[in-house]
Amino acid sequence: MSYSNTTTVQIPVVVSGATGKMGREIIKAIAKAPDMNLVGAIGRQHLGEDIGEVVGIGELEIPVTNNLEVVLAQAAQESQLPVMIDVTHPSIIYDNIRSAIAYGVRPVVGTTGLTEKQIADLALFADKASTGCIIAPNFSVGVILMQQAAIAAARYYQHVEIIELHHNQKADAPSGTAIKTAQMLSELGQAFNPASVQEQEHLAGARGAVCGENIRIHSLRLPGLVARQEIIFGSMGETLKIEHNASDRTCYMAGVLLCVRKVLALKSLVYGLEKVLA
Ligand SMILES: NC(=O)C1=CN([C@@H]2O[C@H](COP(=O)(O)OP(=O)(O)OC[C@H]3O[C@@H](n4cnc5c(N)ncnc54)[C@H](OP(=O)(O)O)[C@@H]3O)[C@@H](O)[C@H]2O)C=CC1
Ligand SMILES: O=C(O)C1=N[C@H](C(=O)O)C[C@H](O)C1
Repeated sequence: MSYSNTTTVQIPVVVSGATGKMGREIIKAIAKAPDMNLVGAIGRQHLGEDIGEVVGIGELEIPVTNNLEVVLAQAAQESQLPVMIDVTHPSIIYDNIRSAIAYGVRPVVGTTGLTEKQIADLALFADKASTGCIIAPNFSVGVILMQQAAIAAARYYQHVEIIELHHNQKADAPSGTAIKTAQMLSELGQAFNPASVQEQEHLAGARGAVCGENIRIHSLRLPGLVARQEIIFGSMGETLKIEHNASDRTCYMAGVLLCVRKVLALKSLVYGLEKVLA
């Protein structure tokens, strides 16, 4: 068992995607958290180098490795329940989550791009293993407040569209946050965007992608952006725009740490930070 100076029991944490943009911030946040102990850093760059040196905070005595299975097996030997935070890529996230659960390591997943079917499969897998897992398409509390404001506004509007704007290194479109927002609105059981005219799309994609209850999502990718989302409602003579703007990835860290603490008490998969915000 590992103890900090104040003898707080520490949660062993593995970070997968540790050398990426989110991973680097998460390593810094874990290093500062008194109740967490970094036990593994998975990446493809800087193999063998100390992850603390890589992210510029000094030695942490954890070398970067690309062997997730070995790190999960080691984490499973810790006397406290271990957690894997994953911020990697849509192409590997499904397998990473299954591997973590198989080793009894609790996944906290920021990686977006999982399909509804994959999430449903993973929920079954977590249930069978009685293992907590959190998939949070967005770790920012501000984003959850934006979604809740949209749910409140939807009661008064039939028409809504979503615009999401991200940096041009993003692999998936639309963003996980935009999909989750459209799903949350769709769960209200309301019919959105009744057609008012027979529409013709002269260029494919001009009207965006349709998600859930006929809600359109438009995705922009530009250098200079971090992450922004606008939910725009319209009715006779007015529009209402609810917007969240992430200017720095530190905005996600409070949510990441909260999920690490909350996942330990769960026995199944939850999808969305809002489900664990007390
Ligand atoms: N939930 C949330 O609040 C947030 C979620 N995200 C999501 O987190 C994920 C990561 O975002 P970001 O940090 O910006 O992305 P980056 O590309 O900066 O980092 C991704 C990391 O995963 C690694 N990786 C990518 N593909 C593979 C692969 N096939 N096998 C092994 N490792 C791989 C990368 O390695 P390498 O450097 O070698 O490519 C890198 O270390 C995305 O899905 C993004 O949407 C992002 C921000 C907030
Ligand atoms: O790739 C990103 O950067 C982000 N991805 C998440 C998403 O797809 O919603 C969260 C946030 O928007 C940043």
